[in-house]
Amino acid sequence: MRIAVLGAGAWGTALAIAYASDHEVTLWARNAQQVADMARDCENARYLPGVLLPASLSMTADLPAAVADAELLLVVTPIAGLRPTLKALAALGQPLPPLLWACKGFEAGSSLLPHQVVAEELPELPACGALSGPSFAQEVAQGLPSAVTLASEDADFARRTALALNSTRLRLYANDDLVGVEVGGAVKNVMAIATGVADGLGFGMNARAALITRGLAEISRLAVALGGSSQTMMGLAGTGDLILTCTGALSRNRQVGLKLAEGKSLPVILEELGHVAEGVPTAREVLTMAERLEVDMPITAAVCDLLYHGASPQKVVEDLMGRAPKSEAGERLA
Ligand SMILES: NC(=O)C1=CN([C@@H]2O[C@H](COP(=O)(O)OP(=O)(O)OC[C@H]3O[C@@H](n4cnc5c(N)ncnc54)[C@H](O)[C@@H]3O)[C@@H](O)[C@H]2O)C=CC1
Ligand SMILES: O=C(CO)COP(=O)(O)O
Repeated sequence: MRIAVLGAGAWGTALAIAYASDHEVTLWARNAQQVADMARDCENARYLPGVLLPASLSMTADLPAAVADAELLLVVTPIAGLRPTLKALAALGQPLPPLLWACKGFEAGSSLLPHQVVAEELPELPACGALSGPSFAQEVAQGLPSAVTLASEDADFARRTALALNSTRLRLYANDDLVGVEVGGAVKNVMAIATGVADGLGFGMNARAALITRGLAEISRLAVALGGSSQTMMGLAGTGDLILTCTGALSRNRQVGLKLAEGKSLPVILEELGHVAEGVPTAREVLTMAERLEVDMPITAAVCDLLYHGASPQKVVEDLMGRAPKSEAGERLA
């Protein structure tokens, strides 16, 4: 298949490398200098250092050229880049092939999930869906075994495309619960920040397991309120990605939490990271949605207090632990 990967950060580059062995792949970056550097060095030194770009991978900063013959578009910008990229595609004024996105989050300001942004900007697409699940870019780029979910409301498209993209290194599972898959991918990043804070403060393994489990309960409640299935939360895009991101040292969101626990300020942390940490803008949108839908999300609220209201990590933990006792299903005990 001819695939255009749009966005050449860590994840776009890793997916382009992964698919280049079985498909004709073009990697598009908006920055022409970055493309020239990658072509010269055979490496994406800024976003995915140390991994060789295969000779079969085409690279360009020319969007019309990248899209011209493509049979599948894969948008892999951060969520903040999704709408601008879709607008640029719409401006080409030509029929487009099916499109997948791999960004994880709620759009800042609108609180929309990626599929809602896609529906607004490219309503004429023949088919579309999300790629999500536990998949650190560095590991996928090295060809280590990974499994992810390809979700679309068009179940037939999800199955056909998962079949076409499946490989022995990057296994794909089809799913028709697009909302559940997107909510899982978005909110696990907020939980990874919380877990990083708890680990950074030395709260121990019990606290980590409690955060992950109660985090999953929050994610499930929101997913169901938005029309997703709680079953999806037991899969790769739910529990799978939550465990990976909350515990894996490669997670940028977890690193944000660890650095917050060291007492660093958010601007300094983001500057040091040099990559997107989607949980930071998404936490606020998740809380907005939770309040709108009357879904109880105390860990998300705590992360927002930390990130945006100057609360200390110690105070946030005290507040979380001091809440009224509840049943595991969420009813107050008194
Ligand atoms: N890195 C990873 O392991 C994984 C990342 N993701 C998701 O993929 C998305 C992208 O993440 P990364 O590639 O890791 O981020 P990154 O921080 O490594 O790179 C971001 C890239 O997007 C580009 N970009 C930003 N705004 C853009 C725009 N308007 N148009 C075109 N390009 C734009 C930047 O120039 C940069 O190349 C995020 O939503 C992330 O949550 C999903 C799975 C794994
Ligand atoms: O989504 C990811 C792994 O599935 C990457 O997580 P981070 O953005 O926290 O690095």
